[in-house]
Order: sequence, then C-alpha cells, then structure tokens
Amino acid sequence: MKFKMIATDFAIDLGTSNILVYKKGEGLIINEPSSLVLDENHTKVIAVGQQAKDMLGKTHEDIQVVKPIKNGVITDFNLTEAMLNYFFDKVNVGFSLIQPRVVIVIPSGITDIQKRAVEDAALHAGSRDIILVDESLACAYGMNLAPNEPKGILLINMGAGTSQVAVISLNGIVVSSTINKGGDYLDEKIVDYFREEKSLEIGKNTAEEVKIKLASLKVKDGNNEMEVNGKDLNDSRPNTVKVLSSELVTCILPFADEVCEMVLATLEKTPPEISSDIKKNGFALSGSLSQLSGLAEYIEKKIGLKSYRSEDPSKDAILGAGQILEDPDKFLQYRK
Ligand SMILES: Nc1ncnc2c1ncn2[C@@H]1O[C@H](COP(=O)(O)OP(=O)(O)OP(=O)(O)O)[C@@H](O)[C@H]1O
Repeated sequence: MKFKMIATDFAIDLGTSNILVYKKGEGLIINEPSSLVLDENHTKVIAVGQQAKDMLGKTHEDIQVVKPIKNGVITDFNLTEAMLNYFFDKVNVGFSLIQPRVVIVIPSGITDIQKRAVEDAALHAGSRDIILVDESLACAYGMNLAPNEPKGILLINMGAGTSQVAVISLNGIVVSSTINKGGDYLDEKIVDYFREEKSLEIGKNTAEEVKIKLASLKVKDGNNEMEVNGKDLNDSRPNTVKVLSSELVTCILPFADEVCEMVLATLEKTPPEISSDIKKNGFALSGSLSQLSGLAEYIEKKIGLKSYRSEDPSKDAILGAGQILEDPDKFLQYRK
C-alpha cells in the first residue's frame, strides 16, 4: 500500500442524487450517483455510484439498491459512512498519518442532529478537520456571486430531494426556507401519472428520463411527444405508450407554485436594504432541477424578477465548496 505523510484535502457535496468530490489543487474529480447496492443481509456493499444506479429496478431478491441520503438528509448513518469510505478511498489512495481536511456541503435548514450525523459519518470515514457549508452559500460561491460581501443575493436551489430559497449576505443566511421536494418528487408524480392515466407501470429511471427529455412548462412545447416503455397494468405485458409534454404539466405545476409561494414568503421577511439589491439583480437559480424546461420563466413571471444561472447548475455547490477549501479564511469571515 502507498504511504503518504499528509492526506489530500477535499470538498464533498453529499447530494440526494449525486455525490461530487473536489480535490484541493486539482478541481472536480468525482461525480457519481449517491446509490449503493447491498447483499440480502444488508451487510455487504456490492456496488457504489453509477454502477449501483444502473442496477435500479433490475435487481433480484438477493440484492437491493439503496440511497442512504433521502431528501437531502442522511437516513442511514452506516450506509452513508460506507459510501463516504468508498469516496475517501478513491481520493486518498494509500495510507497517511495526517488525515484530510474536508469541506462538506449540507442542505440548508437541516437540524443540528442531522448536522452531527454528517460530521460523525465523515469522522468515522477518516477525516480530521471538517467544515460544514450550507448548500445555498456553497452555490453562491460556485456561481462567483461574492456572498462574503454586504450585498443581498436571492438564491433558489432545486435539487433531487430538496428545494431551498435563501437570502444571503456577508457569508450568512439572512432568511431561508426549504421543502423536502425536488426532482425525485416529480419523478414519483410522473410514475403515478402513467399508472393512473396510461395503465402503465414505469420505473424511476424511466420517469426521470421523461422529466428531463419531455416535461416542460412552456406552452410552445405542449405537442412534443415521447414513446415510453413499461409494463401494462391490465395484462402485465411489456407495452409502449405515447405521451405529450402538455399531459405532464399537472405533475410539475403544483411543485412550481409551491416554490413560488416559498420565494414570496421569504421576500416578505427580507430586510429592505437587501430587497433593493434583489430588485436590482434578480435571483440566482441553482441545482440541476432548475434546468427543467420553462421552470425558470414560470418563476420569473410569478415573482416579477429576472433570473440568472451558471453554465452547469449541477456543479455550483461543489465548485463553491472547492473555493472554500482553497481559501477557508474568506468563508470564515463574519462567522462564529
Ligand atoms: N435537464 C434537466 N431537467 C430537469 N431536471 C433535471 C435535469 N438534469 C437533472 N435534473 C434533475 O435534477 C435532480 C438532481 O439535481 P442535483 O444534482 O442538483 O441534486 P442533488 O444535489 O443530488 O440533490 P439535493 O440538493 O436535493 O440533495 C434530479 O432529480 C435530476 O433528475
């Protein structure tokens, strides 16, 4: 085994759907699904990451695909630790005397107990010095919005398990609100739609594909069509049905409205000086779900502000955590 005095410091975004890892001095090195495959006794990890996600819906009774992080929150401590161990090993090949410093992105609004669970999982997996960073702040860093300055930023982050609205200034969260709904919730709504309206049972990966390729809140996309494969609920045979984009609007709209209500309620609680910054600059959109066709435009219209986004919103949080890893003092300014 390779031996090193000092291990490599890194940042990690423990997302509901993906885990991303940034290595100090190098940049983003891992971007894989946060899934695990376990044996029948739940004792042995058989596959992790993309390999595990590919097995979803295709396993037999001896193995099971699990996601230890649901709705942005650790639901199984031991599994999360097993997954962290896998990623820690991937970054730090070999054995080192001094353990790594790790920056961990945590969802906005998680409880102190949940924060402790993340810290404990990371300590057990072998890290020394842990900096926990609120996901919204990490995204603001990743989008180069200078969240350490006395300037109000309104950021909406929509991921797989959670959606957050945060008003940020001087490295802190001034007001925020979170719902435990995101892309996974929309996938479930799409599965329900096919079951109820098309008598077709479809898997979660298929529902996600339909959401990404077809779902849209743009009226002009309404006639876009897709063929979807699944199992006919009447005769249990494989079947293919056609679906229009307009049919899926009922799956997306209630969620979009809930996000807008959350934004409006957050703006009501925002101090006036910050409100005027937001009025001038609009709002930042982050998280992969923000790419859903027509969603940004829908929110803009409902709240009356313009939005802006980075080139790849799935990487905002990890690139921000990476910046904090490279220069922790900037992030620790104005904080306890
Ligand atoms: N182009 C797209 N259009 C719509 N949805 C998308 C698109 N690309 C990815 N998604 C969805 O975005 C979600 C993943 O977002 P992201 O990677 O930001 O989440 P996460 O960080 O793992 O989750 P969380 O922050 O909730 O813990 C998934 O539900 C995925 O299906």
